[in-house]
Amino acid sequence: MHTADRKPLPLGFEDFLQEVLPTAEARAALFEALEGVPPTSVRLHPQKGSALFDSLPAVPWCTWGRYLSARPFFAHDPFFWAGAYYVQEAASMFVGYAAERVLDFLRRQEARPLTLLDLCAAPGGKSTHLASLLHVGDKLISNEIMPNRIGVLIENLNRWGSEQCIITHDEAVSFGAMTEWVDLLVADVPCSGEGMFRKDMEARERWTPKLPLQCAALQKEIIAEVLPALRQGGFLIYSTCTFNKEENEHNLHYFLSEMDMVSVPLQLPDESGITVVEEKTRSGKPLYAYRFFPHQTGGEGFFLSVLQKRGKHGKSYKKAKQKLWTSAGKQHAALKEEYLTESERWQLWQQPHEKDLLMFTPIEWEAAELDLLSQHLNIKQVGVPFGQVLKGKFNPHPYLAYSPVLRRELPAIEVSIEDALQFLRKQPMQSAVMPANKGWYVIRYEGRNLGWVKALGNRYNNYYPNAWQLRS
Ligand SMILES: C[S@@+](CC[C@H](N)C(=O)[O-])C[C@H]1O[C@@H](n2cnc3c(N)ncnc32)[C@H](O)[C@@H]1O
Repeated sequence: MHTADRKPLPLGFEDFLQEVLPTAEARAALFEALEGVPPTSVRLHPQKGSALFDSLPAVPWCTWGRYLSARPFFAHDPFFWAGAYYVQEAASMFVGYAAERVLDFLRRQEARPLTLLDLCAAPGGKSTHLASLLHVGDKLISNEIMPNRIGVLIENLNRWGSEQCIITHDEAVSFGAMTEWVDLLVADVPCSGEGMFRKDMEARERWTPKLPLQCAALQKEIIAEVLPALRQGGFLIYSTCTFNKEENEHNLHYFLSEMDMVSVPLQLPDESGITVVEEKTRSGKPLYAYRFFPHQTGGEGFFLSVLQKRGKHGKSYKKAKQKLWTSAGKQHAALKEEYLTESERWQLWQQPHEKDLLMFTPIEWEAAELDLLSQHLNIKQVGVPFGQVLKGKFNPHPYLAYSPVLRRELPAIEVSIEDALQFLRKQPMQSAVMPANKGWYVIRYEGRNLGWVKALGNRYNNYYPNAWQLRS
């Protein structure tokens, strides 16, 4: 960023900061860091990202996190478009660190698939991370309320290839209307964004001294509305990317005293530079939280705390009024076998309002549960779109190409970087040799799938999604 494009820190910000950084030296160190260059970091896909950025330093709290030495032009890297990594600010990867520990704990308590809800999910940083932590049969509900942000969430989750994900577009209250069904709730709530002041000048311009209080009120409302959805004994990971106490400690005090919750400490990685917050509520309950300052940790400003729900909301479970979800497994067993590895782990479904579109999910998922979720929630996608059988012929869905469980043995064309970018631009590929045999081929760059083409003999059709077309 040019110096001329930088904006001054907003007036009144330092007053809020005094509560969390009481000494002038500490605040000066933070202000200096906020005028510096933000580190660039990526998080690798566990399968598709293997062997990428191997020699680069790891993010201390994320096995898959890497710091890059400079910010590349990601748009010209086919691995980026293949979902081999996600460009994510390093401190945010701490959500995955906390989630991994909570999930381990829950799995030791009960051997059953778990349900995760990422309530404020767009553009998908935390959801793609959570998707990498799922075990057999687990379910991640990834939700975004804003109409202008739901599209990017759908795109990012599909590039990542998340077979165990349900994407919804709803308000917190719709989730809370069904009680006691979520094991881990991640609320990466909308906030005043002070932690982004180094890299996002708009965050500096948006901030006013009233904003932290307004955000704190909204955050309380969101948590109160969604909390009935969390099971008794389930966990809430609450996070913000802001420093002030209003949206962080003060809200936690409120949750601990007004909602039947307890705070849970985390063991930290060595020499991480993370600031530990330890306080007591008025009634003597301990409160633990973790704050990331850009002058002390490799990342932007961030705050996180883990709470466990002790209380119980009455069960609201009822059978769904309508049967919407129908398994399509039997009639399409051969297709499933042809396209998916470990095909016995997956089941095909007919999309309720588009019967010829097939989706696939883990085999453990039940129609009755999908029916109930469909009744209460505005569902955008369940599992991975698989494809359509039209006039007896199967057309794979464009998103299927990104699934790590798509069979590697399917016909594929390995392309050069130039052709990979041409494919992503939906422009003619220069040197790729189209096979003589007609049919569907995966376009692959250095082993990573980019999408489908249909070879027609002397030409081919490019099935890369129009909406994703690379414009640069
Ligand atoms: C900090 S961002 C989430 C970032 C995301 N978790 C990620 O890692 O990519 C907060 C999100 O909350 C959404 N949001 C705004 N108002 C909300 C509300 N009232 N209830 C739920 N979510 C809301 C915003 O649209 C935004 O996508």
